[in-house]
Amino acid sequence: MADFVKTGQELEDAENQLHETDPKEDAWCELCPESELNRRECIDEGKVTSVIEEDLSEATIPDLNNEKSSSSVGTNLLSVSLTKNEIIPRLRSLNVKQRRILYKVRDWCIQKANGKTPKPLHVFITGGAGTGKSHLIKCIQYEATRILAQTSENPDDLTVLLTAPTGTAAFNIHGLTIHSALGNFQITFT
Ligand SMILES: Nc1ncnc2c1ncn2[C@@H]1O[C@H](COP(=O)(O)OP(=O)(O)OP(=O)(O)O)[C@@H](O)[C@H]1O
Repeated sequence: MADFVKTGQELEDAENQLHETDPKEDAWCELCPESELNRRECIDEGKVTSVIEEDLSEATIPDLNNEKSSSSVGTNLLSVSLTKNEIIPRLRSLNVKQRRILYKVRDWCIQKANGKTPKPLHVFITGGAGTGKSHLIKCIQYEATRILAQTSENPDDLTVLLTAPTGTAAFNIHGLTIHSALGNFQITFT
């Protein structure tokens, strides 16, 4: 009985510690990213019901409507270009090199979302034509937006902005040219 009580206290301490650290979902992502991808896929397929997802139905979020945002940034840029159903297979398809970069950016975003001030992250992604740069960038955009949205009080705030030097490059990633982005928008860096 004494052992049981002691174990119970340890469990309670561990649970308290868990609540004081990272959000559960992202903690799982860090511990076992493969499983997290599978879990999300199962949720999509309806095999697992997620209480969190149910709570986020439109009915429980009064602000979730089709009205135009009051934000100074155009609403067409606020939504991630891919839906969850589209992104899951993409995330699963990433090869080892692509995943390594995605996780590095995710890790940075998670630190930021947890109120830490990580050093600015500069990642140079290069490769020949058709090697998967845009494919990876779309995955990064989705994950970064999903995580960084937690840092903003207004869900319509733009947290991830995709830019490219040329119109064609910007079009390929559903982003803006750098010129257009800096010319049209007031961007606050935090
Ligand atoms: N890991 C992957 N698994 C499956 N398909 C992939 C993967 N990476 C890239 N692709 C696919 O390969 C094709 C080319 O990828 P992508 O357009 O991202 O290349 P890119 O390096 O951006 O090319 P470019 O430099 O010509 O713009 C796309 O159809 C993309 O969906």
